[in-house]
Amino acid sequence: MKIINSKQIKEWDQLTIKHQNISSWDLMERAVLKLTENIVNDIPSKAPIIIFCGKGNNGGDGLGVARELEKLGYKTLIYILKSENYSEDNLKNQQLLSSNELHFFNLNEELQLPENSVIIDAIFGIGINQPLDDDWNSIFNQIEKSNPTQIISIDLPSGFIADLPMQKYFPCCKSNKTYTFQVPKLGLLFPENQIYTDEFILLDIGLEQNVSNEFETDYYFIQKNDIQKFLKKISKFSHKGTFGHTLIIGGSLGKIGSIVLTAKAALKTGSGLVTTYTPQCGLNILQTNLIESMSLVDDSEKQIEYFPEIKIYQGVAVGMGMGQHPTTDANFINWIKNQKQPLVIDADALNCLAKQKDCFTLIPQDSVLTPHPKELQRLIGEWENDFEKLEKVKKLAVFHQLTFIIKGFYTAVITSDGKTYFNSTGNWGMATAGSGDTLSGIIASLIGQGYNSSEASILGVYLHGLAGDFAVKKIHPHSLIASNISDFISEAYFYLDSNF
Ligand SMILES: NC(=O)C1=CN([C@@H]2O[C@H](COP(=O)(O)OP(=O)(O)OC[C@H]3O[C@@H](n4cnc5c(N)ncnc54)[C@H](OP(=O)(O)O)[C@@H]3O)[C@@H](O)[C@H]2O)[C@H](O)CC1
Ligand SMILES: [K+]
Repeated sequence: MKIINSKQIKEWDQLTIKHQNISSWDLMERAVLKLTENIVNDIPSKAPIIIFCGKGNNGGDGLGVARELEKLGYKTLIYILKSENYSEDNLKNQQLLSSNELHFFNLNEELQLPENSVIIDAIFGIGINQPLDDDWNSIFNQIEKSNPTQIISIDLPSGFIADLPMQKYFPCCKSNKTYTFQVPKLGLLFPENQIYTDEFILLDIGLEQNVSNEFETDYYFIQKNDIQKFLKKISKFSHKGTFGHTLIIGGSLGKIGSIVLTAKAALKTGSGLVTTYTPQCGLNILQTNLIESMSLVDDSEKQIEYFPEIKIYQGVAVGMGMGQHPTTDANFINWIKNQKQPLVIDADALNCLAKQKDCFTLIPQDSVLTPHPKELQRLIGEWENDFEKLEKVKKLAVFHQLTFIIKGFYTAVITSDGKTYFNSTGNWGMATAGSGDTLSGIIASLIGQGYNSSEASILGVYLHGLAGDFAVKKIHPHSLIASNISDFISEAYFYLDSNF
């Protein structure tokens, strides 16, 4: 699914109206019905409901929801911004409510807000492209101080600018949940913006799919149907050679577990063969814990000192648990600069590269880098905000023909053609030791199975998150450990095979 900007969404609105031969009112009514259908499930039956409405169409949505909730027997208190220029559909919605239900407010007003209410925030949506005036803080503070049980935003938390970096001092209504229409808004996917809404839920309001080609973008939100489009069909004549031979290089004394996790993930993802390359201390652990894998060992007991020949392997991951012994570091650099085939580069291999000047020139083209935030910072330096971080990484990805995976709640895959794919699967339980090792194993396995680096990264990140989502149906997120993720990769594949 494409992620487009606010201006493009407005154009999409207009094209939908034209192509589907409907009015803007009809479109708003669709939005209102979808919102109401969802919001009723959020509201405890007796909770007071306060709906804050602005003067544009976001306010129109809020007024429409108020009308629908009243039809269902809910009592609502409606506050609407006093204005001279309401949008047409906003006014029409006002007229459908009896005038004594509407409380018009000014920004400097003290409002009478009941405590413990559910607040629906429909003041601003995608219609703002610059920060709200500071005067708005008074209204947002009053909302917060009224101790609401929850705040539900329509389309965006009011004051949130979807396509530009938010600054902490911009006035904004912070909400628990945002129902956003049709497509995620870019800013909602950035970790630094999590303070504005705990979660967003997509509502499909039937914007015309046939015109979506018109909108150019470098950003995508990856869901099941996107993945299904490029999943390889398996031939009945397949044999273990078809599914590739994956090599996992890493481990050091006390950190062999990371290689067990990576290798297990590669096997569970479908590699025909998996071989590990560790220091000698890894041999017994691997042969005992993962009998399906084969082990090669370095001459050294505690850390890798010589790096292997990799030509016979179709997928290679390097760096997990590798440590940063000076000999390992030096030999890794000598080794990597002579490699030609794509690698999945993780953990200490990234830390080692970060110590080199112009480190990206040492990495074979089409490699995949999987840094967590600290590793990324070591590689690319500081960034002002998540927009800048993405831009920096994008430039490096294109210039050096690499794929970067920026891990986070919505993990982003930045490919060598400058596109960014945000992942939609995963949960907080997956923020656990070894989760990243598992991801590297999945991606190396997929490269081994013949996916290119971008496909393997997008699919790998999605599968990893999906396996985690299946895992937390059986295991509490607190108790989820990395090896559980691999145990549920099979469920993730079953889900992708299915058509529901
Ligand atoms: N396709 C869809 O997604 C649909 C969306 N719908 C809803 O409509 C809103 C967008 O409505 P719009 O009227 O364009 O915009 P807003 O309601 O968000 O806000 C517009 C008003 O805000 C004023 N404004 C703009 N910038 C500022 C600012 N910095 N400070 C204060 N006020 C600002 C603006 O006033 P002007 O006088 O400046 O014009 C507008 O009055 C979308 O988010 C959805 O909720 C449809 O319901 C269905 C289809
Ligand atoms: K809103």
